[in-house]
Amino acid sequence: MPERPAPAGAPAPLEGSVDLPRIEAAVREILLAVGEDPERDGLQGTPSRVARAYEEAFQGLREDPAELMSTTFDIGHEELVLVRDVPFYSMCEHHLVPFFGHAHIGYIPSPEGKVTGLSKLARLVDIFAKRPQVQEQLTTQVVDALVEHLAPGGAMVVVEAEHLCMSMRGVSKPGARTITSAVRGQLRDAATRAEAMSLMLHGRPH
Ligand SMILES: Nc1nc2c(ncn2[C@@H]2O[C@H](COP(=O)(O)OP(=O)(O)OP(=O)(O)O)[C@@H](O)[C@H]2O)c(=O)[nH]1
Ligand SMILES: [Zn+2]
Repeated sequence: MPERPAPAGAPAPLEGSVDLPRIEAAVREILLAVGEDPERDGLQGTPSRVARAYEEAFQGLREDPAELMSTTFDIGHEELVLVRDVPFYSMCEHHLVPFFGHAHIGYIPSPEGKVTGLSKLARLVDIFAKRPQVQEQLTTQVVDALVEHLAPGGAMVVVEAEHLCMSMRGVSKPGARTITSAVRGQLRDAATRAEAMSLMLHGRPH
């Protein structure tokens, strides 16, 4: 069987801050291009508001998962740890409109590995969500960061999301949800994976 290629991994965190004046100038251009008047009352503050909103939406580009995952505990737990229903908002890199939903993150600590705080698992989702993204890559970046920083026996991430680029434009299918999963190590075993998946999705509203 051919070897799976090594995951490309997430790019290193960017240095420096977002160029707010550059975003403001670009937003002004967009307003002009659609035929609006950027000087009219309601729009005067819009370029700077959009610049600050983008700064927030893409703050994950400047955050370091290694630093986040450096808080670890010495707990002798080698069974599944699962945080489910973590809400997230991301930006589709094809259209720069939001996609949003929930992530479920599970891992099995190993004797050689580490256990981190539960909130760090949720923060890890945000670091990768707050970037120009596609859902599949968000899913694999989170699971690969777990593997890299916690050296678990296994790890699994499931992401369920609605993409506004499919709801409010284009194919116009509001309510369609995309589910992606990525599994590593012991959680690839069919029974363990099925148990984790049923815990992740059990009782979820439709
Ligand atoms: N695989 C994947 N596709 C995505 C994601 N977000 C958006 N897309 C899709 O990216 C595709 C881009 O297709 P294009 O044909 O280049 O763009 P478009 O003309 O705007 O396409 P339509 O959305 O079909 O109108 C669309 O099919 C989107 O639904 C994602 O997270 N993962
Ligand atoms: Zn899109």
